[in-house]
Amino acid sequence: MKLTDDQQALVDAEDSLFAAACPGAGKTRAMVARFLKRTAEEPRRGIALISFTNAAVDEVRRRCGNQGEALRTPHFVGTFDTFIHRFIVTPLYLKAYRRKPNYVQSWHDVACTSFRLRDMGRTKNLVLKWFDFDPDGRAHLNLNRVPQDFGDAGAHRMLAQRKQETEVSASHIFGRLLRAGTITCEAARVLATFWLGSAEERTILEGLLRARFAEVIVDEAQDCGREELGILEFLRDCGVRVVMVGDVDQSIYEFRNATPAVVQEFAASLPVQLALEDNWRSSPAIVAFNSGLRSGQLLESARGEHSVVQTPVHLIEFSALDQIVPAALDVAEQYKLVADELVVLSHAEAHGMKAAGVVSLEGAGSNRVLAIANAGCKLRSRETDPKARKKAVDQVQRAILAALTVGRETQHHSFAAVCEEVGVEPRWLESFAVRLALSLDAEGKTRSDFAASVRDSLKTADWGTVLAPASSDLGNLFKAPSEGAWAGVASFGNNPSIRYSTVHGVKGMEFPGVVLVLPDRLRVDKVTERTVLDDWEGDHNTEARRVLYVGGSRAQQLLVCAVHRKHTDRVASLLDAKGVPYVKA
Ligand SMILES: Nc1ncnc2c1ncn2[C@@H]1O[C@H](COP(=O)(O)OP(=O)(O)OP(=O)(O)O)[C@@H](O)[C@H]1O
Repeated sequence: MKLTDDQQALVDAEDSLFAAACPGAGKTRAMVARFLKRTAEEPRRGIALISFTNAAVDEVRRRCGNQGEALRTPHFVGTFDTFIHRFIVTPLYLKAYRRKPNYVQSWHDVACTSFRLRDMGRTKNLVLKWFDFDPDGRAHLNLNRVPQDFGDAGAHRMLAQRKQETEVSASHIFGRLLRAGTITCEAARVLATFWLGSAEERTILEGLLRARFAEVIVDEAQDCGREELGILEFLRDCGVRVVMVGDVDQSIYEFRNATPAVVQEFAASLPVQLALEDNWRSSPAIVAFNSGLRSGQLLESARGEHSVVQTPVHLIEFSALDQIVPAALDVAEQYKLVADELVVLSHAEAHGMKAAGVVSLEGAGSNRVLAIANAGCKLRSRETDPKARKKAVDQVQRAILAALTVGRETQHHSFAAVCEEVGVEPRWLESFAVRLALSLDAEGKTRSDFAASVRDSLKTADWGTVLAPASSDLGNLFKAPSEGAWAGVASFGNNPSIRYSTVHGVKGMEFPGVVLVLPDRLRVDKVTERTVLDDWEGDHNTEARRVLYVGGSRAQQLLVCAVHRKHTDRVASLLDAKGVPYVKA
């Protein structure tokens, strides 16, 4: 397929640039074409193509196909996190601490990042991911990230009052982790920003980066937070060309400090500005829906094979989530689409899950027996995607590690470091976890029978060279789950009739049909006190509104808005006002 003139302009530009691209603009294709051209042109220095997710990186690698040279040093195709680790933090950490840091994905991977204050009463633990950190390591609690189930209204008030106290504890933990060499992606960003603020470290990095890279190309540039933008600014100052491609309306990572306004400001400072306004993915009605939600300046039009599809957006009303799928399948059938071609999307996972008839394990807490029962079902089901599979196996590995580290101080260490400390080979642990989960079937068992069989298996297991856990500890660690949590086990194995995902989980993807769910209780932003519909009506450019835009714009032929009956009138008026062709079922 030939590139369009706009896509070609992105490939050929000879200076730093920002290309604003509408959904389905074919930016991945254009960026890969540029990457291949530039890697062939540059004799000595590297070209970096940076994305935000591993899935996007894999897609780029796949599209580079047989052009293996482009994927070898000095070039780089990887995530922004890997770029920061490899080219910024590792060299400077080595210099400062004389050893290599140990990177972990998130705070969740390190035990001590969940903590309590004195006299907190009946609340859940505080976790580090609710905090932002200054470059000097000072913590700031972001109350918007505290989930509702932290505690009752009193507990939330208490937290707001004791904000400072929580921040002192969080700053301490952060410092201890840093000294232990345990660095999460977030901490790496904080460190990078800190070091970029020092003239001495800047000089060291400048030498390294200037010699290594001629150009960095950033995919999904709207997801850059302040830290990434600081790094790009630094690269530009080092004489490295910066090529950014993105859609500021698809910025849905504000929790990572990615705000469209700061990206726009940086983007505007780049010498070349391009716009890709042809949507090759969607039908005209879906393009109209996108335009009705967009805050930016792009004038999107349908250009691809679906530009001839006349299907309007469908608005369906529900009062219970389980009514959505049957109604959506009915609509889909009118257009000869089958269940496999649809995906149910929601902001919060629970809504899509419930609509698709899947029982959630959330709320099951950290019961280890339940984690093993869940992993068994997930591993046996052919429907489980690799991410869910990994998550389930991870939980079992953690349960086993807990049994192997009773009485040890493992709090400040990552999963990998704990394995090393107790002499467990991570691969062995993984296969042990998989075998354990597969050897036990929860179906038809009572919760106490199943818990007993877990303990028996662990007692009689072949632990190889690893020191087996004491039987006396197993009773404490592997207790039967609560009755309520166990009741959910019965439905673990039920395969949903239709796929579902959060909107965040389908970024960059496309589907013939999308069912976008607006539930009964819409999220109320703690700061603005507005819901997504207030934002849309009042023309406020907020993340909640952009989440709708990203969700809807995944659809190629059919977009069904499944809206709780409380809100259908408002949504209908909005679609009218924005000129979106739609029908209400
Ligand atoms: N020049 C073109 N001619 C025909 N089809 C194209 C062209 N460019 C892209 N496409 C098709 O349009 C669809 C969308 O492309 P792609 O997924 O690269 O978009 P995107 O810009 O990354 O979208 P988003 O930002 O919404 O995730 C793909 O199916 C792709 O094959």
